[in-house]
Amino acid sequence: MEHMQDQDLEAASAPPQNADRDVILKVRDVSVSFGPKAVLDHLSLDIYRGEILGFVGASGAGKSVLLRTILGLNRKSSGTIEIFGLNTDEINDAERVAVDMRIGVLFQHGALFSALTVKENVQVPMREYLDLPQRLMDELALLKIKLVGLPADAADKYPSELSGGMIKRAALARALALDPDIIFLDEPTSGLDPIGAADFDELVAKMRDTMGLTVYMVTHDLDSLFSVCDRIAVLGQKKVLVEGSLQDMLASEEPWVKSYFRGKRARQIDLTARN
Ligand SMILES: Nc1ncnc2c1ncn2[C@@H]1O[C@H](COP(=O)(O)OP(=O)(O)OP(=O)(O)O)[C@@H](O)[C@H]1O
Repeated sequence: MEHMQDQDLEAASAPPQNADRDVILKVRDVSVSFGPKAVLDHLSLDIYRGEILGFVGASGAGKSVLLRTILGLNRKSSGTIEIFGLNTDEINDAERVAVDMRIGVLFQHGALFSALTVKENVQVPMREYLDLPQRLMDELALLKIKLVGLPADAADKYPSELSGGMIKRAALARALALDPDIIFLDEPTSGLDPIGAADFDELVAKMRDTMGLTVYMVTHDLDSLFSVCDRIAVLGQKKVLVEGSLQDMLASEEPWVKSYFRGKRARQIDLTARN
């Protein structure tokens, strides 16, 4: 201590950034390989309660692999994943079920079961995890359908009868079926027109604000990153290269981050947002 300069003392007494925030998901030193091919190498990442984290990275960088690993669908060769304060390697089956019930997922593809109506799709997690009378499940499903901004008559429609934007909303309704604390969205706005995408982003932001929902959003969508993400993490070279606010991304000199966030398309979006 004696050797510390004034600025060292200041740094030592200042709380680390985000120290007072509740970490809902803690990924530490996670490595994943497929055969000889390493996809993630000692990757670490925190997600705080009530934030929308945008997760970006080049195509093939491993964003979906990380998501699947967090969800326990891929095997990791090292590292730990803590969710809601529980180490996923140490929990028993009952705890795993309890954790799964607090997580909602919207996968990039295969969003809905095509042979089921929207209402039946939303009820899939309820049937899997709860034992409720049909009437109550119908009421709950209709509430979720309304929550995501779908008209009540969408409930009895099949996915093939819906637009792309409505399918995403219906899939979101299913992800929210059990009132999760955190939802994982894998490229939720891909395939939507810009207005549909902006509406979807607005809906997600509203859920963060009204329900305190935590959102982990894998995305390539610069509009989403500029408009609704509270924090951004960039995957590259098998780990999180940079993480922070949009301002941090815009200030980063890391070459991929720089070309992504300060490239021609990003500049146009930034200008539009400022105007
Ligand atoms: N089950 C698997 N077996 C072997 N290799 C896999 C498997 N799953 C993913 N990979 C490889 O891991 C790498 C990362 O894939 P991933 O789908 O996570 O990329 P991504 O960042 O999500 O890309 P995109 O933005 O295009 O969706 C790719 O090279 C992919 O081929």
